[in-house]
Amino acid sequence: METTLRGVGVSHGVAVGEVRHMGTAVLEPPARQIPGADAEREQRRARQALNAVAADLTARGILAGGDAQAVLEAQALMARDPELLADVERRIAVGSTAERAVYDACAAYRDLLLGAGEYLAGRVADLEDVRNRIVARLLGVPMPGVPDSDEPYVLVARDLAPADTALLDTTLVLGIVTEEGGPTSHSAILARALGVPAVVGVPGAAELAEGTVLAVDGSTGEVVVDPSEERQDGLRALAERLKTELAAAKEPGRTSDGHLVPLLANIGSPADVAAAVEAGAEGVGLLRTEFFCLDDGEGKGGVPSESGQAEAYREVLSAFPGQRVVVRVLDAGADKPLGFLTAGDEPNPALGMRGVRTLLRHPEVLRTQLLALTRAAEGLPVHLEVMAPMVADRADARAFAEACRAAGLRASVGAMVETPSAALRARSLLREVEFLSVGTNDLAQYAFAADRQAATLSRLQDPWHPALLDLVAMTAEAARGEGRSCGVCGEAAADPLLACVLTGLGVTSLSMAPAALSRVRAALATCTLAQCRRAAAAARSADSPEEARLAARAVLSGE
Ligand SMILES: C=C(OP(=O)(O)O)C(=O)O
Ligand SMILES: [Mg+2]
Repeated sequence: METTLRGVGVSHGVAVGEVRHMGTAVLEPPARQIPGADAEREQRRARQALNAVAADLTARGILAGGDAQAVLEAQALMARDPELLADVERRIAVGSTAERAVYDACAAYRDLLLGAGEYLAGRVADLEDVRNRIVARLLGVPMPGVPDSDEPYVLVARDLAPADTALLDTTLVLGIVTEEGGPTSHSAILARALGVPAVVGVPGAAELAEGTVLAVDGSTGEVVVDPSEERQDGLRALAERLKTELAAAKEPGRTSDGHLVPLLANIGSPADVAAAVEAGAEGVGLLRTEFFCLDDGEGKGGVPSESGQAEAYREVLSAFPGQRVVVRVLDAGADKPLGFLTAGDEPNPALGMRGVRTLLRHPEVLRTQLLALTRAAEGLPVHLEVMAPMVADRADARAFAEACRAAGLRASVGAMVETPSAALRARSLLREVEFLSVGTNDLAQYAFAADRQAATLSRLQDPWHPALLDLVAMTAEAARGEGRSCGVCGEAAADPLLACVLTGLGVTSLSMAPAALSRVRAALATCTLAQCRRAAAAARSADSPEEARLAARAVLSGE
């Protein structure tokens, strides 16, 4: 008999398939004493394992590209952490085996993260995955991870480690269901990037028996256990139809009555350009540049030279002739720590030195990046736009615009709206910069005082929350009043229904993971601008994200 589990739909589409669980065995090596004479050999083994796992994570990141790369590189940095190695060596020196020392040192590291509060606690799952990999390597057993299957399946896990999600074979993984995780968790972002239907935060998912048939709806968040034959056939047919329709559509984003809403891509490196072009992106709405400053392979990391950056930017810029490419300067800090810029001892990194605040403290880093961008765009017929993350007020916007002028940047200069203060005073930011782009991931985090890394707060990270819609509306209205553009480049833009609502709020472009473009394009094409506006008004008059969704859906489906 059918039963229905409910979670948060984070990556659209439907899938029907059998459960295969992620291999997450926690390997606890026995605690046994080794003779002192073996200590040096064990320390060497431990060092080699830590380095090998770090190198493997970096390599997976390079293969995966984009958002996945930043996440995997952060994990590689954990494996390379000199404090962790020192602790492992200390434990071996007093008689531990290498594997037990790693196990215990990671437990201490974990306690440290948990004790440091929610932000770092969000990284515990990543640390546990790193530990499992190192211990598996030392014990000579297979790495934990994706199940071995020749048949397509629905992947079920407590939570997914980025290292596994990044390289999932999308011809085999029909859908993803996790027991933990919220809408902005790593699993969610990566599932969206892969275009695999996914539902996170499903209580009881980890207990589902292997081989159980599930019907996963990544739009509604419903997971039907043991669906009837009739439902299975209907959903399979729908999945096939959606796939064909979506693959065919490449036109510019517009409502059914012709109101243009350029659909742009969020990318994290030149490696993502092909997917963006393939999906019919009308340009890039967010190039996250943290990628260029990741580890240099020797555990140091740092800003590459002006010419190194210029080369990478040029690769992206030359792929979009005649179109817009919006580059965000480094957003170091909080969820994107960069070792050479981010202090490790901030009590609350999300409210600390991050984004433009960091760059204004390190003007040489900002200047190098701006010079590289100007050099990269030279002679190319591209519309380069450069924006700053985490702008809080007019003074931030002015300081950034001044830095751009001083570097001779030839591009439009903009600000991201990621803090409530920026949304409230959007008009005053536009006295200093030429365009705005709303980062709904951070705007939700700061509007609801809800850490985007904390899975337990997913209710307050929902971009459908009417309070967030109010802030977006306020920003879009200010931009319209000043005759400026106001895009959205947070995850909210990737939700087809919400994309229509954002359009109704007055947002002028939408930027998202390339895999989301076709669905958003198809959704926009089914409604008029007037319907989008009515849906936006209905959503804003609701009192909860759920009500806002239902209200907008009712307007857009003509109920
Ligand atoms: C687009 C955003 O930036 P990031 O997710 O990179 O912080 C955002 O905050 O919405
Ligand atoms: Mg942000």
